[in-house]
Amino acid sequence: MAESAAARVAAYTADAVRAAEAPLLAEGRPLMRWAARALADVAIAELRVAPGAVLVLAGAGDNGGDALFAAADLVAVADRVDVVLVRDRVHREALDAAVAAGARVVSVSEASTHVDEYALVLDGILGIGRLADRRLRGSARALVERLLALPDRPRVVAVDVPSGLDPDDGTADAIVLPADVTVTFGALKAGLVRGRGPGLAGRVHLVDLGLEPYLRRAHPAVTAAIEVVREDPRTRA
Ligand SMILES: NC(=O)C1=CN([C@@H]2O[C@H](COP(=O)(O)OP(=O)(O)OC[C@H]3O[C@@H](n4cnc5c(N)ncnc54)[C@H](O)[C@@H]3O)[C@@H](O)[C@H]2O)[C@@H](O)CC1
Ligand SMILES: [K+]
Repeated sequence: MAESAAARVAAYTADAVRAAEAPLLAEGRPLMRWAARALADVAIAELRVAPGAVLVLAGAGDNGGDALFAAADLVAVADRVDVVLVRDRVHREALDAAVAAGARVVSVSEASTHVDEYALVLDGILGIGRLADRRLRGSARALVERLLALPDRPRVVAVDVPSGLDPDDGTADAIVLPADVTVTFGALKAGLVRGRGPGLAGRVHLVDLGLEPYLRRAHPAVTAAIEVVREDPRTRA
């Protein structure tokens, strides 16, 4: 269920969101499953507008995990779902779920060659993971450069934040894939409403994971008057 709200929305730092997630994860709340379900719903809505093949860019951490779990749900509605592992590590359980559902793991070079064949890209390279340097590197950078160079790009759904955007201050270097839609989990990230965030995020969907009551009590927020569509995956079975 999603209703749009143009009121002022509170945005938080990555550290605040991580602090808010921790107790719920400790209680065993299925945050990643909820996140991936909402992400898949938004991606499916995009596919209905622009049907075709999906390219999933999966990073080494849980951001890639979200994208891969969501990819499993896209197999039924996409012409095909290709997964590129941009790093040597991957969220194992999520990759297994995507492959079991019929997604195909392709090499970076294969994806790079066929990059103009995709209707939709899921940008799950990098999320709010704590990193000194968020600039995309290696295969991730090469693939994003190829996508940026396309005369008409596929639709892009960013997982949590556009990869390479700093989730706190909204700084980013040139090699970041602008998103048509950003599906952000738990709370609006400050970096989405600062610096280059607004220009890179596209439409923002906020996935309610039950973090906000805690965040409101415990963490300072910046407020932003942006349109946010709220998703609540927790209400479904
Ligand atoms: N922890 C939770 O409860 C939840 C986490 N979620 C997801 O978890 C994400 C955070 O996951 P992580 O903390 O694993 O971190 P990320 O998945 O944001 O990425 C960190 C990983 O990227 C790799 N990396 C480092 N530098 C890189 C570079 N320059 N280019 C590309 N990759 C690089 C590192 O190996 C590191 O493991 C969130 O953005 C969100 O998508 C959501 O599922 C909501 C619930
Ligand atoms: K991302």
